[in-house]
Amino acid sequence: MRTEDEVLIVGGGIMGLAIALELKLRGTSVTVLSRDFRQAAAHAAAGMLAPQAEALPPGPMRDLSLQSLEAYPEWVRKIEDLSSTDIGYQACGILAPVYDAPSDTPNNSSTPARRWLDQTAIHLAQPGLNPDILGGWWLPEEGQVDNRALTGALRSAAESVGVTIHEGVAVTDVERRHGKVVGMRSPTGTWQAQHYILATGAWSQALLPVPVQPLKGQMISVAAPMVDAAERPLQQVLFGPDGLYLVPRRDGRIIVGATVEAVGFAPHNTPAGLQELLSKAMRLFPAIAQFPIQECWWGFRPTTPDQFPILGASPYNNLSLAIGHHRNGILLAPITAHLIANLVTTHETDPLLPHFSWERFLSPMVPSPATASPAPSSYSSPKSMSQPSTLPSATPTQTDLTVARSSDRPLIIAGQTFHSRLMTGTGKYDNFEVMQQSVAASGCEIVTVAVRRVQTKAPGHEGLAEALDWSRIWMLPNTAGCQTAEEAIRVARLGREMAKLLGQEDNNFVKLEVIPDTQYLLPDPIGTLEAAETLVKEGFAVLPYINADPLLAKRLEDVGCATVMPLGSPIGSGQGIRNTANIQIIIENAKVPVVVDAGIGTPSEAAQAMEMGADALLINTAIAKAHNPVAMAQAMGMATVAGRLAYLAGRIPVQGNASASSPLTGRIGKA
Ligand SMILES: Cc1cc2nc3c(=O)[nH]c(=O)nc-3n(C[C@H](O)[C@H](O)[C@H](O)COP(=O)(O)OP(=O)(O)OC[C@H]3O[C@@H](n4cnc5c(N)ncnc54)[C@H](O)[C@@H]3O)c2cc1C
Ligand SMILES: CC(=O)[C@@H](O)[C@H](O)COP(=O)(O)O
Repeated sequence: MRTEDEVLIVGGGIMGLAIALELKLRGTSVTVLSRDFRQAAAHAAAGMLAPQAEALPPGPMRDLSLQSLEAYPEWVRKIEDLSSTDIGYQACGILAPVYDAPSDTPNNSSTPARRWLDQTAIHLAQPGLNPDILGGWWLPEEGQVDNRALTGALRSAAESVGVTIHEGVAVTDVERRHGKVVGMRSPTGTWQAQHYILATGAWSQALLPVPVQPLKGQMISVAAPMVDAAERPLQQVLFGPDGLYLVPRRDGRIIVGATVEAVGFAPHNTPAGLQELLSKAMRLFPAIAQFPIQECWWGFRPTTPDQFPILGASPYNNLSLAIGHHRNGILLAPITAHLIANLVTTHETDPLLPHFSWERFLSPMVPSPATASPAPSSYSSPKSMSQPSTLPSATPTQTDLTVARSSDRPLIIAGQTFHSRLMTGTGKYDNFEVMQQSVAASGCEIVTVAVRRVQTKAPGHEGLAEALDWSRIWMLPNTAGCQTAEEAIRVARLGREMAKLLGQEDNNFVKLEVIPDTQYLLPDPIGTLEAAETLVKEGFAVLPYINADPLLAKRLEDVGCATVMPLGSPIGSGQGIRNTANIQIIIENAKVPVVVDAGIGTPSEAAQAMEMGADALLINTAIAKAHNPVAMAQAMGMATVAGRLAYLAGRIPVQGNASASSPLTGRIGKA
């Protein structure tokens, strides 16, 4: 399905609609596809416009927020005029009371404006607060908007100027070719335009591997007594010290928010969530205990690892990103719409935009294949927003790898971002020095370690855990040597402790191996599934080693595994990829990364797996047992990148007949 419009926006929450309106007002034709408006965080939000109350530290994010706050009055006027709707914008100020006196002397001379109110002043400013409140900040420039009214009005305004909005259309895939997006696939067909914008909030990772996770917030509203405006119990937003806020709307509702829960897309209000909200609200403003409850709901904030949005260019030159606005998306809508519309229509990159680039989550450098130092990497921590990193001076090989990798999207496993798609092992090396050099030469960022062998100090494993710099390499503890699900579960727990002891507090990864067969080292599918179910429930990111069985891969994905790791051929056999057809089926159907593991013998086989579309590889024996392991590690690293590039580039179809490379017309001897 081709839209006649120039721009196609996926996601009709506040970002999608705000950008659509802005583009259309600049003369660009726009279509918006949106699955379900009521699931949008924009529908669930409280509508506070609160950069200071949210304690945003000085820096690009605060600058972005203040610019957006400043743009609000004009932006609201435009939307209200176009939609003929009052959207409840109030620059009513926000009061941020505290129970404990601040340690430093509050300083009132600051920009943006804020004023410290002592105990007497704050109780005068807002009668009915908990008597234990000792003072607080008055933030006169902050305020609120009725976010539900706003999004309804944005939609009417956009439609009134000619934006086409298709509600109920869920995009299932971003079709990409040769570094460009060529369409958005949906059950109603593939939608095509010249430029695409992703504004899919907390659901973005279903379409592209961007580090945006849902962060659930539960909310309640109560109805304050209907009295004259001047006598309402709350005149301004209250932003409590424990993150609880009360937002009084003009119609008498008070919005009470919000919990902050990392529970994925778990739906519903819960007793624990509501209790937390109500007890904090009654503590801050006791009168609320008597107001009738009107509504309870929940929503999902789109949250990145540094909690700042991802704005602007993407790895694809005709796709822009406007995602990850976390808890400030209502505030940031006007500035986001302005910056993205500028970028799309004039290719103008505002100086603020680079701070919010997706590239900040990439590893800043690729190791020199020839160096002996452990591989430098940044597997999870984003680069500081205020200190953009520069690439180190590069050898030609480094540059090639860096360019190749940076034109690709990162590999994301269980929310952790990796820039290398090769994982290696630690076993079978002649000595630690060669192992260290090989790991560095491969450029890998993930190294697997056999927990049992390390724990039992098996020959060749004494001191292994200390031999690598785990501040730079992500450890993948594996359950090698376990023959049953029970053993594997026990060893996985030990592995988690091992990672913690070595400084990786947040590492919950486990490579799950349940291998009762000692001759071919083939994994037990039933034991693997059983162990995976238990480990996922215990919060592990499970990477199961399996035979290339597409049905098992799906079952493991369904129980919540972070990847699937089909074997190419038996471990250590060097037989290469012996089950291409099944691996291909797994790749085509998987929604989690597919890591081809075991049996790879040569770089051409590594490249072959990547050309098939595997997301990553795990290679140990072929490197450790090569005549020159360090050189082989480097070759495997390059082959992984080459295979990936080839996959992204798209191979030519295989043809039965030859087709001449030079034109047939104009041949000598022919008329
Ligand atoms: C409880 C809560 C309170 C909040 N309070 C505030 C606040 O007071 N102030 C503030 O500034 N911010 C607040 N926020 C944050 C704000 O709501 C979000 O940052 C903002 O809504 C993000 O806008 P968005 O358009 O990116 O995503 P959303 O508003 O979530 O919209 C995304 C849209 O994309 C659609 N979509 C997703 N995937 C697909 C697909 N594959 N195909 C088609 N459509 C798709 C969804 O159906 C949805 O309609 C709050 C959020 C929550 C959850
Ligand atoms: C180290 C490890 O996890 C291996 O068991 C893995 O399966 C790699 O296999 P190769 O040694 O065949 O590369």
